[in-house]
Amino acid sequence: MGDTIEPVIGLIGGSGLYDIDGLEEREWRKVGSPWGEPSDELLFGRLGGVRVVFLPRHGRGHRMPPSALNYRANIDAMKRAGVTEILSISAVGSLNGDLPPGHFVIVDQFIDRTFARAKSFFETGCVAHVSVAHPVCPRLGDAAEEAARQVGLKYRRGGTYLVMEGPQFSTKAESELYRAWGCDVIGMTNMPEAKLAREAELCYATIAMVTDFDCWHPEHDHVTVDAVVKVMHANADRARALVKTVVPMLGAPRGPCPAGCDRALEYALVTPPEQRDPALMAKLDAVAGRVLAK
Ligand SMILES: CSC[C@H]1O[C@H](OP(=O)(O)O)[C@H](O)[C@@H]1O
Ligand SMILES: Nc1ncnc2[nH]cnc12
Repeated sequence: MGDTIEPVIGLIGGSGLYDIDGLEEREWRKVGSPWGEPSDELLFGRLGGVRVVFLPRHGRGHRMPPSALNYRANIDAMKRAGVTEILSISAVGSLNGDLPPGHFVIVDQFIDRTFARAKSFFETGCVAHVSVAHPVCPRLGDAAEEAARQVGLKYRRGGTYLVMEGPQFSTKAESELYRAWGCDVIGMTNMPEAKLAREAELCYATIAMVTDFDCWHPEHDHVTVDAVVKVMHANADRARALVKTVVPMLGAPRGPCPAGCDRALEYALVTPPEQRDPALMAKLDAVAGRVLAK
């Protein structure tokens, strides 16, 4: 069938998630990228027969802080590895009294307050502007929601994730500002990851696990790494169950993404072919090969 693809599920594991249990045919493999070094080797395998590629975002051993991650290399390596959709699993602080630690949030919006990261694959030599009005793929969100329901998690569908630069946690004034903006959760990593996944025409969604109340809550201590890690460990089994449940749901052969994530670059390129920089074109072979070949 012309447009039918066999999905390969990319999993990006955040704080506390550095491996995937129960993976069949598992193998860590280095995947090179013209954008530099990904956070680690990629773990290839199958879950319930479905092909999975896992990347620990901070590297095994949590070696790299959010600002030092090479988000472009991570997404490019995933695309080169054949990944068709990415589920990010991330630890977040809560900015919303209705979302206490232990809850999961299937995020649908982001506010990007990061400022010290390369945010696009497109540079001088090839300009492109994709839409990130809806940065999360609803099809992946539906699957994450159904899996959360089946596993019996306390979860909320929808929520805005404020992405801060870090690595320090927020001041109280910042935390209150983000609450006034209507943000629900806060973390340091999902941007530019989500924007780059869109540029690479990969469906993307985030399952955020609330680990703390940041620093705004009058009845809770300010966030510490110790508190985050404790909640992560307490919830590890639930996070694992969620992954094991959601992957098989996404594994069936499918047609094009109804939301158009896999065609994001269709009308995004501004620079005409004769003005494009050949060196940059070579680096874009994986993420933009589909449109550059036209
Ligand atoms: C260890 S607490 C702060 C750390 O945790 C989150 O990481 P991730 O999104 O990869 O789960 C947060 O963004 C910070 O990087
Ligand atoms: N309160 C918080 N702020 C930023 N990133 C986090 N990750 C987990 N909790 C966090």
